[in-house]
Amino acid sequence: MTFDQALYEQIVRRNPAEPEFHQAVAEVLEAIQPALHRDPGLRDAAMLERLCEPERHLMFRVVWTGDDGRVHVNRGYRVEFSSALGPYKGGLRFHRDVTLGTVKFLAFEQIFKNALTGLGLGAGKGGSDFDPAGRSDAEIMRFCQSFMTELHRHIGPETDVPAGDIGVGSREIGYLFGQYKRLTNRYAAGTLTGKDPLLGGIPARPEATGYGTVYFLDAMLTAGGKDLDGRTAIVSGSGNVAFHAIAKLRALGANPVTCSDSGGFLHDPRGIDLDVLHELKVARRGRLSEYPDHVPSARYVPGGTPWEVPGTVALPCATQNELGEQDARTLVKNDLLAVAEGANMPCTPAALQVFREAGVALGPGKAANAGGVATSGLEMRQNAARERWSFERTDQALQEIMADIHTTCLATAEDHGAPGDYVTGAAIAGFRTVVAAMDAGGYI
Ligand SMILES: NC(=O)c1ccc[n+]([C@@H]2O[C@H](COP(=O)([O-])OP(=O)(O)OC[C@H]3O[C@@H](n4cnc5c(N)ncnc54)[C@H](O)[C@@H]3O)[C@@H](O)[C@H]2O)c1
Repeated sequence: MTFDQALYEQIVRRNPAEPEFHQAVAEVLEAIQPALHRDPGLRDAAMLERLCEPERHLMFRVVWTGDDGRVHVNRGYRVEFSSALGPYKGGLRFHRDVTLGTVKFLAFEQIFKNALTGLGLGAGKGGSDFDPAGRSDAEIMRFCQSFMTELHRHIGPETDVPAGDIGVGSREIGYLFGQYKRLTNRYAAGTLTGKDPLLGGIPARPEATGYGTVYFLDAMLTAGGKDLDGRTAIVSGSGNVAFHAIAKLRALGANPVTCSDSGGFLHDPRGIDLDVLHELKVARRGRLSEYPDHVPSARYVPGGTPWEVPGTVALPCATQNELGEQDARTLVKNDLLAVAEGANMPCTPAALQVFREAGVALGPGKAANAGGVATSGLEMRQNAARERWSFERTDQALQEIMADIHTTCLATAEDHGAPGDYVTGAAIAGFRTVVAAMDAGGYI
């Protein structure tokens, strides 16, 4: 390995059985090497050790009752990783595979992403191994209320501000917020973001991550003298991020032909029909496999991933490590120009290496999907000022933030001898911002 081997080994030893966290740390330690070479003082005062050690881990039991009267026990997590730049900020994930390591890797990524937004946001992430699939509204509500019964002690507008992630959308945020209000007797709207506008949510927050990913992709293509118009886009996932990425791709003239869920992928050569996708996945919370019943030209491939379908831009928007080395080789063989990571850490290290060697423009999640948390930052601002923003105002601010992040990544990469390398640019820009604040705040 080309980076701080001893530090990395120490982190692996102290955080056993957390491979995703190890992977996220390794990626950052490698990407920031040019900054550490140029300015060895960045290591002073155990800066890297402090950066990689969460300020606080919370783990708690969540007991809830099913509609059939059975009692269930899940585990809740919140990792409050860094408050160097502001209150801890990051989403909650409800998925059966969630472990402490998952939450820790996501919270670690959030440090650099949130720094890039320039909005004064610290970093955290949380969730549970609760599986929402097939659960009734009433069960989801009871679970959320039980989860918040513990979590409410640790959060607040100036402390820690959760939002959504996989399995947590505005319905869950509403139930969580309602319980927070009941327990604290305070209408502190800025405690959670991603709320329904009826509860003080900002318009365009559901759209923000997907739209922002496409704005970032568009900026990368423009920087390379190309554009999105007429391009075939390969998208994975069919949740919040994927849906809105597909919508924005269509609006900007691209043709998104795939999406996926945990059971397989869908290929619609005429372009994904947003109305059908919305009806299946949002309105009915159903399965993607039913899409060809409505659009006969489409096919659903059980067990597959969409990366075998030819296209010139790829947007992995489902989950971590969903795009491996062989997938990357197939995409490159099919003349891929650019990848924008809507999901967090969707490409394996081997896939990243393939893209790097092939000269594919790669927008890392820390930058490309930062539009979601940035818009959450705007929601906090809206709540603090007791304002109501319009959709247009929010979307305009999102576009400006994504353009700024793109410019910062490019300029930082260039300045550190890695022109066009967004992975290096994003990591170093985020790192320098958070390290400067940690330095100013003393040894804590
Ligand atoms: N929601 C946000 O604002 C936000 C912000 C930044 C990053 N992200 C990241 O984007 C990704 C998607 O989040 P989302 O908010 O759209 O969640 P979501 O719950 O709305 O959708 C998740 C999607 O991923 C698919 N999926 C889940 N597990 C899978 C698996 N093992 N294999 C294949 N597909 C799988 C689901 O079928 C679904 O289509 C995650 O990596 C999340 O961390 C989300």
